[in-house]
Amino acid sequence: MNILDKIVLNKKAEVASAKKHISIKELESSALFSRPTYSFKEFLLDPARTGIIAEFKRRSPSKGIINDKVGVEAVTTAYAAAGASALSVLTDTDFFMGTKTDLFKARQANNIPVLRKDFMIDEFQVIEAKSLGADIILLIAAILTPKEIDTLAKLAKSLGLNVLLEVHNMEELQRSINPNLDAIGVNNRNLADFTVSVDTSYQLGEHIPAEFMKISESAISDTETIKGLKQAGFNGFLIGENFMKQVDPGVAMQEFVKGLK
Ligand SMILES: O=P(O)(O)OC[C@@H](O)[C@@H](O)c1c[nH]c2ccccc12
Repeated sequence: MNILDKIVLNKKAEVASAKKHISIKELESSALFSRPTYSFKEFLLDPARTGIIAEFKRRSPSKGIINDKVGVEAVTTAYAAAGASALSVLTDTDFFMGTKTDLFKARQANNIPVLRKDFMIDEFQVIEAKSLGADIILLIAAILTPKEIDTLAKLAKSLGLNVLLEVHNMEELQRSINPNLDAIGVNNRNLADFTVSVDTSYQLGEHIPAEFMKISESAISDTETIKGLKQAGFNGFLIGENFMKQVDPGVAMQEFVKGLK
């Protein structure tokens, strides 16, 4: 069984257990549930920002611990101050050492869009994402049928959430395109075997219809890569490890951004 299958199996059990502890009614009555959300597209296209979606990630299955010494408020506020167009916060605990509280804290501390980075397989998680303060949810084509994508994306849109679809190959892109998506992200990392190549973005990017924001995800570690991707029409750049592996990820992003000008 590959890692993605393991994560999904684990996630099913996690969601089943979460549902026993809190009802959808309770989630819907939380203070954050009824708030207006930030527009992902607006922040990506804002010329005063960088297009970078800066990620708070303590650990990953491919790298092990990346940084478990830094706090989510300090890092995400520094990312926002450095010009992030959005923040990405891992909420998976078992494989990424993230927590739902991390997302809630990032929301409270910032006024730019926040992405709930998790493996969404159930409508419960979408409602929970809104109640925790997310503005954007991630739907991963590799683990969802087109029907599931449609159901989850429609629910997200009905709650005012933005939807980012992640694809890794042409087949996933073609079968998963859906009018309820806001952005399509090409993951340069193959989640099944962890190999990375930014070429994946160039190959798939030209097949993403113009109505969607185009995002390149993973393995971005220099500003030249971003400049090239911008030329190819990409609007957003999801960066985690390159910042998180530094003692001060916020300062690392600040330094990185200087190279974009
Ligand atoms: O740390 P990187 O290589 O900059 O990658 C960030 C982000 O793209 C990556 O964490 C990611 C992309 N898709 C995911 C899905 C689930 C968890 C994590 C991810």
